Amino acid sequence: MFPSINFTTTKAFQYLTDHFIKLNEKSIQDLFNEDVNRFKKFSILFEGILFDYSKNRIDDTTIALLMQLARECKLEDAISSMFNGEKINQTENRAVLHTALRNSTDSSIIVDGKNIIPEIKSVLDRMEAFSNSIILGEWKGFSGKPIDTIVNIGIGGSDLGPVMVTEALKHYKNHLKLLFVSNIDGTHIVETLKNLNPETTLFLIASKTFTTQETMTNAHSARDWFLKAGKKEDIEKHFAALSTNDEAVKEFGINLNNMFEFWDWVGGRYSLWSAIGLPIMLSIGPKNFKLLLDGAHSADKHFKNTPFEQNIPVIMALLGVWYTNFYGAETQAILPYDQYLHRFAAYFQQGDMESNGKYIDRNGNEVDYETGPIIWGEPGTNGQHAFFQLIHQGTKLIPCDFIASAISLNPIGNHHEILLSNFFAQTKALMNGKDINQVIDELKLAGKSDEEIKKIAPFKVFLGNRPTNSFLIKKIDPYSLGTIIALYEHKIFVQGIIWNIFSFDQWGVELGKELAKTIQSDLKSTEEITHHDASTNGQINQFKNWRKE
Ligand SMILES: O=P(O)(O)OC[C@H]1O[C@H](O)[C@H](O)[C@@H](O)[C@@H]1O
Repeated sequence: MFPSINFTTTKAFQYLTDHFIKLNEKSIQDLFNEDVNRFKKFSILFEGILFDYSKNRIDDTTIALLMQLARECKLEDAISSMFNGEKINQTENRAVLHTALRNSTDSSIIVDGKNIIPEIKSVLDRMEAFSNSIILGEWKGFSGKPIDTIVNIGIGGSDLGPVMVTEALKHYKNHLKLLFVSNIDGTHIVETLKNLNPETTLFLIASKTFTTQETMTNAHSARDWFLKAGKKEDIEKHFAALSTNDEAVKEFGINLNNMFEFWDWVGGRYSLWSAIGLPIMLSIGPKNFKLLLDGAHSADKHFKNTPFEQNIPVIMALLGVWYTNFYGAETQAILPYDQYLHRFAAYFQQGDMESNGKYIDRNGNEVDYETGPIIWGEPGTNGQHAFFQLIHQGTKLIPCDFIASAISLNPIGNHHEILLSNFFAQTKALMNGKDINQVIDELKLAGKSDEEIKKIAPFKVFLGNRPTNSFLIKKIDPYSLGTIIALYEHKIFVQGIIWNIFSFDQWGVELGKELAKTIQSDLKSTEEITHHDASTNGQINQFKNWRKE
């Protein structure tokens, strides 16, 4: 196991602190002017993905010191520990092996004395046979009709991954209608089930634990809905489970032949590669699903085997550390200029924030530095007309990732050229800005008087020097999507190592869940509630009063 190191005590951190002050005398634009090779130096072409990180506040020294920081934090050892199946998720005593799920080679990975590769392959084979029989219409519902609608019931990692990927790969989808229910709000399931035919609907109950309150409540409501048309013995034709908990699956009444299992070494927010990916496989077919896995595996190999200086996730992660811990950036925006990727930022909101939203280090002590950033974002160009104002002229530093594809899957008119010219324009504008002289010249050209110019000019100045990464993907397909997702996953891992926190647990979501259970009984009682704080009591009592009327 790799050691626990406070990165702020490393030599590299001290050097970076001095370097930070010096570097700040220059803008990104200055750095481009100084170095004709900057783009070549600070960009990587990996298969069908161009990663350009040259528009960042970095120079050769920054990169060298950041790499030294990673080495002093023993990142190399940490990477080996993860891939080898050591129990690096120490607070849950689990290995972290989502990478094994996409490893189709004949290597063996041992967990608790057992090679896990054959199990992975066997579940994948069962998923494939099941998906094919549904897609080909061989699997029949209780009245003998083929399935035409899939409803996935899950939440968090058992929802966001499949939602994001099936949206991203909609272009490759087959005839099956795919719906997702996650929210406990009854509206979600009621609206989803409206107009569905129970004879041709298949429910996938997706839950690693099979105890999650929202998912189990929705699953019971789905079963009640189904039983209005079908009989109990028909359930096996219409319900399948994706889970690690076979006891609970059995108890719910799902035939274990319809259970697709995964294992505790698959984190919820890293589970789309496991049986949780069944809705993806149903939507795009087994062949495409395997390409998704292959794309991710290729990113895994890149991450594991490439020197840090050329290693995309390592660079992404260290740039994030640079902005978080030296510039005080609190958020990071992910901005896909691709409608298919419209849930990409939402997906990594869980991936990143649930992984690195921690304030206790690996020794159990409170950290005295910042950890995981707030992740947010929406697709471009929509964002440009909504929140980009603040990125360009606000007081906060927001490092942004821009993502786009070169080849459109829906070439119509000149849409794609317009989209991509906006993509290229934004990172250029964020870097260069517009200085006061340019503004004055423009206003003069527009025939404004000196007085008018004096009044309006300051508002039109853009300071620039806003950092961005760009990912230009040749084409969005299952393989390239798998690759880009895995690159982001590994970025999160690297940052967790540098910040010396446990990235694979999520204790922070428990407190609210526990309290909700006690409050649920308060809502049932007819008594006035007085045992909480005044605010919580006040809200609960008002809620109950309104419902009495
Ligand atoms: O798959 P499940 O066991 O139902 O868990 C679903 C989700 O709920 C939890 O609250 C965790 O915060 C998530 O990491 C998890 O993905």
